[in-house]
Parts: sequence; structure tokens; C-alpha cells
Amino acid sequence: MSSKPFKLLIVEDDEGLQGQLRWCFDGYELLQAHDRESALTQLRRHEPELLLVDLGLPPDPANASEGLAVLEALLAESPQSKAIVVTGNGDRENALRSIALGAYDYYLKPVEADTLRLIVDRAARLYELEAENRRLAQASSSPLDGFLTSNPEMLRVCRMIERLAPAEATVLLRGESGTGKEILARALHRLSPRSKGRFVAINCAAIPENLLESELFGYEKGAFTGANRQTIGKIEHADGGTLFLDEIGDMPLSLQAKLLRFLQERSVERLGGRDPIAVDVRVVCATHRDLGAMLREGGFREDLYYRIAEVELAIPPLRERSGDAALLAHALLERFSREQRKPRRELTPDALGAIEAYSWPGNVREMENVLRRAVIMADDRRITADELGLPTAEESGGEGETLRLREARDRAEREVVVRALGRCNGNIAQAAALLGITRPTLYGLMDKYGLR
Ligand SMILES: Nc1ncnc2c1ncn2[C@@H]1O[C@H](COP(=O)(O)OP(=O)(O)OP(=O)(O)O)[C@@H](O)[C@H]1O
Repeated sequence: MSSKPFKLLIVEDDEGLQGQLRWCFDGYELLQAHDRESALTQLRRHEPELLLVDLGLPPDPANASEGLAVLEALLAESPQSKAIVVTGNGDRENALRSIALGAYDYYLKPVEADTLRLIVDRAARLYELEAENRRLAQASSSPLDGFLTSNPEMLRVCRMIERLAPAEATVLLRGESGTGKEILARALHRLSPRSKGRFVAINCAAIPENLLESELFGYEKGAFTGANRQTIGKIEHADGGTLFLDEIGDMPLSLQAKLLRFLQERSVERLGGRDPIAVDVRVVCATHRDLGAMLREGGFREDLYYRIAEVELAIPPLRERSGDAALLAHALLERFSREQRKPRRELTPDALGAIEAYSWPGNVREMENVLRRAVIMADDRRITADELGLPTAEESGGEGETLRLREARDRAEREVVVRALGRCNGNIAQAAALLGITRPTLYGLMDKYGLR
């Protein structure tokens, strides 16, 4: 166990039993509560890792309903805590209901110190492993705040973002919808000297051509019918900050010319206005389109392209980021369980297999939608592939054929190691156990495939 003793909150209204329980848990820091209110107060004040909840609580100790409600309230506030319920012999049904609510285990009275101690020790060990998982996942996969990845290609993109942020260079982010282009654009802003200024985003594909011009450049009163008052455009609004032009590939040619003029002259003229207004913004653009092909076909101006893409970063789709799907699924599930104030959900092995095998055409946004819905809908703690609405791994089809044996073996070995690390949130001990190898062997493989 870790050097600091774990805190164990005992929720028990029977004083005799409280006293008896205290003797069982030498080495733990004990906290006591006798009803819902005192239990929640202790939980908020001390954040105990472990909970021991008697299901027979006032106002109706003969009935488990209050105990179950207390358990649910405690786990909603602290889903990572491990809860063990204690209940009367013969009350198996309520014990099982408490497991469905997210309790780690149950114990049927009469209390036998050694057995109960063993259950609590095991819960503590599991808590410790999960906490380490969370810590590792954060440390290894958050080079940028809130952006999760352990994929080497994506980590390279993150490092580029960190390096490019302080520079003034225009950056073009290219990738499929939902791959995280906007969060990366926000990171470029947040890590730049302009972070105190505004981050102003505009989606060029979502606004009709005639409105897009006035949205970007603003207008003077009377510039056109309905222009009742002077209005500042997005570009001016971003003065001192960053302007994010999403779906730049969808910008009409007429506006491309006007945007180019702004980038060359660093000033805008509002519609119906006479004087140019100097504006100091950094421009970041994104698109899911192949701008190279658009240049050849005349759909995008070459001179504008070179202005907006001083640096171009390709964001790989989720299906090409080995290990990321499982890693993101774990993190998103935890986030949505917390947001929905539900006990922490878990994915069954077939759900994880399905998540890894699915091609995620809508990328991380699609995964967010799938998991958010599953957390809302699932009755049980464990979420299956079926409840995610995904085809199982077998239904998604196998891999392509490879004929060179050594190459195929190496690729498969690397792939399996990456996936095991992803599945275990980077925890070496767990990944080694999952792979059925020792930790030194796993370290050796990680060196061999450059995965350290
Ligand atoms: N690596 C990641 N870690 C955590 N959340 C992510 C990650 N990538 C994307 N997301 C989340 O997925 C959603 C979609 O991301 P984002 O809007 O940045 O994608 P996009 O590429 O700009 O999509 P679009 O082109 O459709 O606008 C957001 O809610 C974002 O927070």
C-alpha cells in the first residue's frame, strides 16, 4: 500500500458495531458517520478512498432503501472510491442491488474480522492500481491540456503545436471531421503570447456566402438593407488574439481574394466603410479537404494557400492511432459517468474489442456521442458492445493478408504491445499481465519498437 494510510469511511448507525468494526482496520485512517448527512459531510471533507456502508440506516434501519440511497449518493460524488456494503444475512438481494449501483463488494453479517479485513485490503489494492492508471494516463498522454493520445504520430503533432505556439506562423490543420483540430487550434492560442486576447472561431462551411463576408469583415450602418447599426466583424473582434478559420477549404473564391488582401495588408475594411482598420491577429486554419487537389482544380487560390499554410500539420484519423481508441474510451467513460453523476461504468472485453476494431468515421466526436449515450442508457455497471451500438470485432472484419512472416510477426507484436498499453492506460504491470509476459520482457519489447 502507498506510504500514506488510506482513509476508510464507516457508515454505521449501530454504535456497538461501529466499535467492533474499528478494531478490524488497523493501519487505515478511520472516519465515522451514522447517516446520509454525516456520511456526505465526511466524504466531502476527507475524500476517503474506501467506504464501508451498512445498508440498514436510519430513518428505517430495518429496510435497505436508505442504505442503498446513501451508497448511490456517495458513489455519485466520489465514483473512484471503492465501496463495500455490509448487510444482514439473508439479504442477498439488496447486496446484489448494491453491486449494480457500483459497490465493489458486499459482506453478509455476522461480522468476522479477518474476512472483512481481507475484502477491504483487496479493495484498497484495486484503488491503488486504478489511481496509478489515472496518473499514468494523464502523465503520458496529456502533452497538451485535455488532449489525450499515446500514439507516436499524434504525440509528434502535439510537440509541434507546443513549438509553434510562441511563433506567429500561420498554421493549417488538416484532418477528418472530429479529429481534434479545434482543440489543437485552441492549444496554439493558449500556449502563445496572445493567450490573454480572444480566440475567435468561425466555421466557413456553416455560413452562406453573402453572410460570411459581413461576419468576417463587419459592416457600417446603412451598408445594405437591414444594416441598422455598425457591426464589428470576427477579424476585428480577434484583434490581439487568434482567429480560427474552420473549414477554410469551403470558403468561396470571391472571399478568398478578400481574405488574402487582409493577410497581406493586415487591415480590414468593413462593408460600406471607407477607411482600412489595422488589425493584429494570428490566423489558424483547418480543413478536412485535400487543398492540394483543390489548388490543381482551381477551387482554392494558390497565393492564399501559401499565406495560410506556413506550417501544415496532418492530424491522423482515430482509426490510424493504434492504442488511442481504448485510451480515449476509458477517459471519456470516466468523464461522462462523473458528468451524469452515475457510478463509474466499465467496458466489457467485447466492448473494448469492438471499440478497437471499429473504424470511427466521425473520429473522437463520434466516440464521445457513443459513450455519452451508453452512460445515460446503460442500467448495469458494465457496458457491452451491443449497448454501444457497435459491431463486434469479428463483425468489423479481419486484417489484410501479409505474406512476409518475420515482418508480419513484428508488426503484429508491436501492434499487440501498443494495444495492451492503451488498454491498461500505460500501466506496465497490468499490460505485462495482460500479455502474459514479465515486466522486463515488456520493457525489452518497448525498446525494440521504440515505444518508451
Ligand atoms: N485527443 C483528444 N482527447 C480528448 N478529446 C478530444 C480529442 N480529440 C478530440 N476530442 C474531442 O472531440 C470533439 C471534436 O473535436 P474538435 O471539435 O476539436 O474536432 P475537429 O477536428 O475540429 O472537428 P470538425 O472538423 O468537425 O469541426 C471535441 O469535443 C473534442 O473535445
